[in-house]
Amino acid sequence: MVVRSVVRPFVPREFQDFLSSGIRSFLLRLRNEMTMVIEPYDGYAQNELFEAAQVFLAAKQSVSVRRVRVTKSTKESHSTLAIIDRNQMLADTFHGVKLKWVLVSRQAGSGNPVHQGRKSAAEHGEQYFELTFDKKHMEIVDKSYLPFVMDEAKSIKREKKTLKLYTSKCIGLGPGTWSSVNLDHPATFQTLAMDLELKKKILDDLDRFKRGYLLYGPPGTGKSSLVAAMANYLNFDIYDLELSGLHSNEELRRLLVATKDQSILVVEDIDCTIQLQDRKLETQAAYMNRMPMGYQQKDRVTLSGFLNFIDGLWSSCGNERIIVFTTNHIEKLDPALLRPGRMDLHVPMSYCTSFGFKLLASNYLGIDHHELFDQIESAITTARVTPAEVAEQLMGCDEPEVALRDMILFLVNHKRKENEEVIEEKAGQSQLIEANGGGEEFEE
Ligand SMILES: Nc1ncnc2c1ncn2[C@@H]1O[C@H](COP(=O)(O)OP(=O)(O)OP(=O)(O)O)[C@@H](O)[C@H]1O
Repeated sequence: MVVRSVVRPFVPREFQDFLSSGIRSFLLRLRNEMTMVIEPYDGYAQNELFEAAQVFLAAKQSVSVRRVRVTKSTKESHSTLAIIDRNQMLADTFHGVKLKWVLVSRQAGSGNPVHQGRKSAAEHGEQYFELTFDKKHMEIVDKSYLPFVMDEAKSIKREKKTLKLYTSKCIGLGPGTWSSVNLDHPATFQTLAMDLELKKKILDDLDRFKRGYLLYGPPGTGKSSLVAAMANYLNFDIYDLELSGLHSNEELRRLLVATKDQSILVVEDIDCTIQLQDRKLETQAAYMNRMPMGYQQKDRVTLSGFLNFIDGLWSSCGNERIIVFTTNHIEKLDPALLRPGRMDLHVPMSYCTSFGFKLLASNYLGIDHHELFDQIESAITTARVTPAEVAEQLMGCDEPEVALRDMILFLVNHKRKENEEVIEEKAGQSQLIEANGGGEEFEE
């Protein structure tokens, strides 16, 4: 600290960091101390201990810390003191053992020799933790303190409910990397408009840690909302895997290896991932090349490669992973995905029912009864409107009477359009029959 304050005005920041880290290690050698380095990544996999330390230390206020980072997510009502800032020291004691944490920061490419030749903090984000203690306490730190930090971080996270949404569409971060934002989706099982029995079945399955879910139904029926509700219920992060953005099975493998426990891996619109559809081509190519299925086409992700990795991920990662596929067209899916045992639960997401409407009215207007409800409920059972469309109508106005009258108008117009479409379709069909020389031939 003394050296730092003396040299600070004269010496560039990078050199100050280098000096202080050198002095620190020199002092350690004198004092018989030991330092553990905790980097954010282990190769391509995230180091869970690094994230746990961030959460754990953020919750530990200490008078010895003079600079903290302050953050606030939209979900939180007030700002929170985040992790200790770079090169600050935080002292902790565990069963009488004195420990010192420092978040060390380097400029990108500064090339500390300790980290050369492997994937390290230098390539990933330039920060890592140093945990220093007396050598003789190595065992207690390794066997008791670090597990304690992990457990504490888990329960702090559970309390704070700041979940993460990881996405694989990360332009600029290089292939096979996730980037994350806080998950602030408000959906819960209480606010979801869907069949009550189905809801209960999903909740039971989640409690028993069933692992694979296939959500199918038209756009706007709540597939993404259900995934968010699952994450909020389990307190799990979400990994949104964009398969069509990947170039190889190797890239896919790297992404899957980097996912953490207590997470939901989501592959949205799986029917639209063109490469996955053509299984026949894949079989043919495997045969021609005499290569094992799933590995013969290096420049794209293959269905069998994908399924192999998913099966491997499940078998090696215990019960704290859930995989969700969503599709608007279940009929287009490859049978390999629908095979019994592959997905534990197939969840149909449907157009809005009268029960769904009442729940949405309660969510958005805060009412459970209204004289216009009967009229709307009977209209909604025959109109094919999605919960998203109903939600949009109800959000349009805070005044229940106005919102419900608008809703009736919307349903009437919707029904009229639907009828017109049916008439047009029938007209098109009869023209086709005529063009083909009459109904009988068409029948054949
Ligand atoms: N079942 C539902 N219950 C409550 N709200 C819903 C439901 N379905 C849709 N919504 C509302 O509509 C919005 C859009 O729905 P969502 O994105 O979940 O549908 P989706 O089926 O995933 O659509 P897509 O297939 O286009 O991705 C949600 O943010 C939510 O406000």
